[in-house]
Amino acid sequence: MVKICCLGAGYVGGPTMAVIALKCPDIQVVVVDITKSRIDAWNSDTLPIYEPGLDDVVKQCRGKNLFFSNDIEKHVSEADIIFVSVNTPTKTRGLGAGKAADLTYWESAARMIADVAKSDKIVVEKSTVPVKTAEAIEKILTHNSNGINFQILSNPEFLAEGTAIQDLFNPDRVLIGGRETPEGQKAVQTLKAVYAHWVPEDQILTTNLWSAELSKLAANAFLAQRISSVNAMSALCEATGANVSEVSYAVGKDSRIGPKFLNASVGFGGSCFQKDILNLVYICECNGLPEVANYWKQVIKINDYQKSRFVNRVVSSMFNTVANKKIAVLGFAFKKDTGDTRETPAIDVCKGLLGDKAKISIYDPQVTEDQIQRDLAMNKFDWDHPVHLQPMSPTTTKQVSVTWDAYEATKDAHGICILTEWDEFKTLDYTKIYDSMQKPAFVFDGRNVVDSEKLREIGFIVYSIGKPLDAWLKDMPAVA
Ligand SMILES: NC(=O)C1=CN([C@@H]2O[C@H](COP(=O)(O)OP(=O)(O)OC[C@H]3O[C@@H](n4cnc5c(N)ncnc54)[C@H](O)[C@@H]3O)[C@@H](O)[C@H]2O)C=CC1
Ligand SMILES: O=C(O)[C@H]1O[C@H](OP(=O)(O)OP(=O)(O)OC[C@H]2O[C@@H](n3ccc(=O)[nH]c3=O)[C@H](O)[C@@H]2O)[C@H](O)[C@@H](O)[C@@H]1O
Repeated sequence: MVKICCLGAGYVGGPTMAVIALKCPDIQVVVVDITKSRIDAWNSDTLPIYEPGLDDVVKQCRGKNLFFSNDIEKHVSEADIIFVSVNTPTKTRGLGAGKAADLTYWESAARMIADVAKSDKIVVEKSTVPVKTAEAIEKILTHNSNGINFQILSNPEFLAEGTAIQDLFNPDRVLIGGRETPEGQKAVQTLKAVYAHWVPEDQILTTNLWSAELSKLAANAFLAQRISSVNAMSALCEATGANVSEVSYAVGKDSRIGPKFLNASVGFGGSCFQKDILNLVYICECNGLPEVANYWKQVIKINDYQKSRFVNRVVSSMFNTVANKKIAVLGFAFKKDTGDTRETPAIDVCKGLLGDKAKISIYDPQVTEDQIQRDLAMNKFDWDHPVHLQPMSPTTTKQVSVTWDAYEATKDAHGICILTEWDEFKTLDYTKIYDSMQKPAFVFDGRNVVDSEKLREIGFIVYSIGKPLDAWLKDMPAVA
């Protein structure tokens, strides 16, 4: 029986390995992690991450050919194929701080593999890494190898949170990069055979190592660039009276452009887009390509602009101050159908409103108070380290309250900010909410989820990203 071990039981390692176990009953899969609480949760009835469909998959194979363990060395030494799906955060200190990927976790994983391996291994990069990382990993492994043969493959993951299981069941493509030597190509075929259990062969692409590594960074950069493009248009729509939904629809009807990923928003979030683009920018700079670096940097600048533009709209609409006003925040996760808050635009928006002394009441169906308080207290990029290594928040932000009820969050509020596109926000009883709020009552829809005309009929003053402005908002400066 082929044995797979995956280092890192996170948003990628957990779901990816669960689906491999489900689709490949002839393979034994063990997921290991340095964080004990994560492994305990994977072995319990309450999995450590919320992902539609994941519970079912885990329940079908856990204890049969899918295992979660803290006994890292044992399972690494027994495995034929080792996936490495550990954190690759942005460096916060030293060379490349604020841009380069911090490969500390990757390097320590590679050194540990070299230490404990007693037989030949295929080591698979599943984490998103800078191009040429495989070369560095290869050096670490071979210099410490005791004669054991290691083949390094790059097999980047393209799943999106909230749809991870569907994405893994039906991937647009699986990408495998390997060395162009006979041993490298043999390793590529071994990994290909795993995916071929359920992915059609013509959707399994094989390339050289550097193309696979760079394709992952390029794919995320292209996706984020679409959002920044449509968000840049949303600012122009507001200035001209055009409607960004109509513009996106018309643009997306061009088959060369396509309709997906053109929703204007308060800004993109998530653990990867910003981190991976910064990493790309750094690689370009290191390769003497400042023009290329600046091109991609602009995607992040527009994203930051979109978040501060939103905060400015809120403050300027409410008589240029939100001091001591209750602002309800609906949605804190970086997108719907996940409890993940890493780099969520809600953090920047809340910090912006707190900077203007607002009192904030937050409701998100999947995010706990503890998580929100930690997010608001943490420094940039600290969230991307293993949970037990993250700084604990020493104090909670007193002006922030968190509730499990949208109606409680909005009661007595002066304004509502919708920051995540949860479906349930479409069907709230907005008349009831309006009646319980201070007047004039404002809704700032950062995701274009509510029916703004209906809300205006109720009496709300409504701001929707990229949509024609209320007369009220037209008179207020959008940029502070
Ligand atoms: N979250 C996502 O949707 C996607 C993430 N990625 C990439 O996958 C990688 C992992 O991301 P996530 O799963 O989101 O992160 P995560 O933080 O959820 O999981 C990483 C896990 O690795 C563990 N870990 C760290 N060092 C370890 C070591 N030496 N041995 C064993 N376990 C170790 C941590 O404790 C943590 O549980 C990153 O490079 C990310 O860019 C790629 C595609 C999608
Ligand atoms: O490398 C990664 O981590 C992953 O990053 C993204 O997946 P994810 O961040 O989970 O979620 P997305 O659906 O891409 O959304 C990212 C952010 O963009 C926002 N978004 C998305 C689409 C859109 O049209 N508008 C928009 O503002 C979302 O609300 C969210 O905040 C990519 O879609 C995945 O292919 C990739 O594997």
